[in-house]
Amino acid sequence: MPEIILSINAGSSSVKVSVYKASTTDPSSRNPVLLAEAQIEGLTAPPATLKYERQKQDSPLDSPSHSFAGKSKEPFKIKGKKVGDITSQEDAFKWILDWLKKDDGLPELQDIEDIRYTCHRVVHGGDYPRSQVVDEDTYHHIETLSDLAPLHNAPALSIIRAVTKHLPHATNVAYFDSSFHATIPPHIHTYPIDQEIAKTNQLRKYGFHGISYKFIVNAVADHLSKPKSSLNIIALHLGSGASACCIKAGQSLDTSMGLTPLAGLPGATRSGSIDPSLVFHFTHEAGMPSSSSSTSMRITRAEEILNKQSGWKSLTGTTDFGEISSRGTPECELAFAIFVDRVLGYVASYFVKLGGEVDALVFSGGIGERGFRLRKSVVEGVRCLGFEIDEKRNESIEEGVVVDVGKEGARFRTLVCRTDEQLQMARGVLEERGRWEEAGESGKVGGG
Ligand SMILES: Nc1ncnc2c1ncn2[C@@H]1O[C@H](COP(=O)(O)OP(=O)(O)O)[C@@H](O)[C@H]1O
Ligand SMILES: CC(=O)OP(=O)(O)O
Ligand SMILES: [Mg+2]
Repeated sequence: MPEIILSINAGSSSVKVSVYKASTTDPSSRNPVLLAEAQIEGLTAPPATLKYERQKQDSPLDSPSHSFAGKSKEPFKIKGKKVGDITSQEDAFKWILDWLKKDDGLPELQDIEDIRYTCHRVVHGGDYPRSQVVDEDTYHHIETLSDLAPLHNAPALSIIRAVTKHLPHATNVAYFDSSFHATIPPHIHTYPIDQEIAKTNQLRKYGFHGISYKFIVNAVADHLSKPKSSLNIIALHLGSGASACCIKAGQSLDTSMGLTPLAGLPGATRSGSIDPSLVFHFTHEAGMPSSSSSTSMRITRAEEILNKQSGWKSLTGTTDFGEISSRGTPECELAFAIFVDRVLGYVASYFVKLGGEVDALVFSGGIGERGFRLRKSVVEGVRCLGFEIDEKRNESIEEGVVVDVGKEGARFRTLVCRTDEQLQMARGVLEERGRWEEAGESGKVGGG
């Protein structure tokens, strides 16, 4: 029986699920075989839509083709299919699970008991330095961190609960966005506030998008044929949530997000960094509980406004940065210019932190990978540092995981990395499963 891994990435505006099987020809291989990828995007800009891609099957199927989605042995692609009124990550996951089970072209999923592992991207993992098999304790610990990642942790937990209900045989493993940043030194992760209170309440910079940054480090090191241990890059993960990361010798030295994913760059509905006193001038109710607080997640009006009612949405009415880049209205041009300005601030700061020894500036995430106008503006903004864009390469980027978009002969390279958080997690499963199996960890939760 094939061992199936479902890799689930609950972002703030999307849910991406990749289906893998462990290699049957080489059981020791750490590279899982991709079977299909499903993504529901636009959760914050309805109607949500499906993108689905099934790979060509590598072995003939026994049953005759009766797939609802094309001939079963053939690869299959669909994009932009409206999926109705889906606005939560949990509903998006359930919809995708149902879709996958119904796809006759995916015989590996006909028997859901073959789904051996489900890995989950959990944004805030507090002090967890590595992935965890989710049992009752881990589940509740992640829940206590929900207030610190109000757009993410609770949705990820709702998916873990759904897996426990619908796929009771699977082992749930949590991969944390924050773990990659465990290497940030104290003078960078410490906030200049009362240290006793900071320690008691664990108030420090954690940083996020770490699963993506780990993938980027591996992929860029491969692309540049450099060992990870000597790789210095400035990486930008620009999606609905956006962050920058200063990576020295393959490790996180600094990142723009902080105690929560609100700090740093603006995002689809997030303000990014602002003067902390601003919110008390915005509303007198800043400290009151928000109406979206629940027993498992308590947030204030201030957090609600800055996380969910700010960013591109508040400036332009849309959260789609593709539209913002092309619409041409004064509001969209202002939003675009704000983003470029804030990104430039981090690139310049990290360039200095790396002492100018930079292997590449790397763009990734939905906007970083698809937003050619943004890449052009950012790279032109740091031309004085030695980065130059190749307009042709930038406008129609080549196939591949890592692609050069910088001008030949420029002092520093500019790359686009098609990041893949799901693949990073699935590789982790193949690397670590021996350890869990030895420890007899079951990954079953009652669901809180
Ligand atoms: N052609 C495009 N140009 C610029 N931005 C785009 C384009 N297409 C999509 N995007 C942006 O990418 C974002 C999604 O990025 P992604 O990293 O997938 O988000 P998430 O944070 O949900 O994981 C969308 O919100 C949209 O703003
Ligand atoms: C941490 C974060 O903001 O993630 P995303 O961009 O997927 O919402
Ligand atoms: Mg994301």
